[in-house]
Amino acid sequence: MRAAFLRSAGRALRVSASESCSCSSSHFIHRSYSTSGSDPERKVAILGAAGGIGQPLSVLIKLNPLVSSLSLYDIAGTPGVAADVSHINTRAEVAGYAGEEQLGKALEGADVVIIPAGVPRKPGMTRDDLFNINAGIVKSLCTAIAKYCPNALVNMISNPVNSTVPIAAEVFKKAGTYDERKLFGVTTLDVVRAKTFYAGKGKVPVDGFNVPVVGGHAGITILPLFSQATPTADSLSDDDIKALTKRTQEGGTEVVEAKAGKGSATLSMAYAGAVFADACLKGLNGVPDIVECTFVQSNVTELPFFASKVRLGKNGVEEVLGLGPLSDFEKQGLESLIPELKASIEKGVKFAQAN
Ligand SMILES: NC(=O)C1=CN([C@@H]2O[C@H](COP(=O)(O)OP(=O)(O)OC[C@H]3O[C@@H](n4cnc5c(N)ncnc54)[C@H](O)[C@@H]3O)[C@@H](O)[C@H]2O)C=CC1
Ligand SMILES: O=C([O-])CC(=O)C(=O)O
Repeated sequence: MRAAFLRSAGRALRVSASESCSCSSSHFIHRSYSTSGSDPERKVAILGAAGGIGQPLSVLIKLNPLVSSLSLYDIAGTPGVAADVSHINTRAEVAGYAGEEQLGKALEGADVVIIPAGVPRKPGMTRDDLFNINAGIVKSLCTAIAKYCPNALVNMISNPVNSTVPIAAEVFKKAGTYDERKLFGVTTLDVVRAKTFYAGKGKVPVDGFNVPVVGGHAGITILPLFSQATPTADSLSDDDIKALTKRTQEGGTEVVEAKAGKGSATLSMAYAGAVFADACLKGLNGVPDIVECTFVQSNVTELPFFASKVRLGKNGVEEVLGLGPLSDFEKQGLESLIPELKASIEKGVKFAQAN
């Protein structure tokens, strides 16, 4: 790996330019099932499993041959979801848990906990408008994770991710269980969108196409690095790249508006969440060179959390990779996103420290 330092807006950024990124290219659903028993036992818990994301995500995780136990938790509705999903003829044993008194059982022994619990946006709202409700939900769920499965990898989907991840980190620090290698903000949907939009516009095959998306998960904090796209679509102009960047940044809003009050992305998010969880499981199982973009504790910029390419391993984050060479447009985007992302991180930390 080549490491260098890039000066951008007066900041030193660590760069790993030659690192290849699988960035959610793992189509585990297309893989034939291994029921030989050679894969280790792995328990995945989904918190918010009866929701718009939770239900399709439960199906996709049930289809993953790396999962031996699937624990579905919500405040209500999980017995029905669990009974339904449990009829799918794959390896994972399914159990449903409802209500706070069953949360401990749902979490005990979990290797990976996925959190899509909380309220989604309606048209006209920002992700930050969800803070007041979702911050408390995330805080209470993370308090239980610290108690019942402190070693689990936590995949945070609940918005605003730019704040809920710092909240989780503070809760774990207070409980004495924080391990920065095990906490992830799920930004895979940004990568999924960037791939789809670029490949469509540039007329390159979407299968096998890669592009990193860095920063955070809200508006301009989402920064696709199309200059690092592979393969490159030569037909795309600078204006096309600007338009694709904006569309990726506003992909969530595009869905919120299309759903017209009935919530935000659920199906594409379930897919993205399943891809990211699969990468975490592969890392835990020792599969080499698993690299995904995700929002983690980071030294890549001056901010304490930042999304970039991350190599996953047996203990979660093995290595946070740098940004690589940026175009002038991307350097500007990076500079612009820092104040907003900083404020969202600080808001999360402040909330967790005060409550
Ligand atoms: N990271 C990302 O890229 C994305 C994040 N999201 C976020 O995911 C979250 C969930 O979205 P949807 O599934 O569409 O919402 P939803 O309202 O359909 O489902 C949320 C579920 O969480 C449950 N819940 C609420 N409080 C809970 C608690 N204390 N414990 C356990 N479960 C609880 C609800 O009962 C409900 O079943 C939202 O915050 C949304 O903004 C959505 C799309 C993409
Ligand atoms: O836009 C939202 O509120 C949900 C979300 O995070 C996304 O779809 O990227």
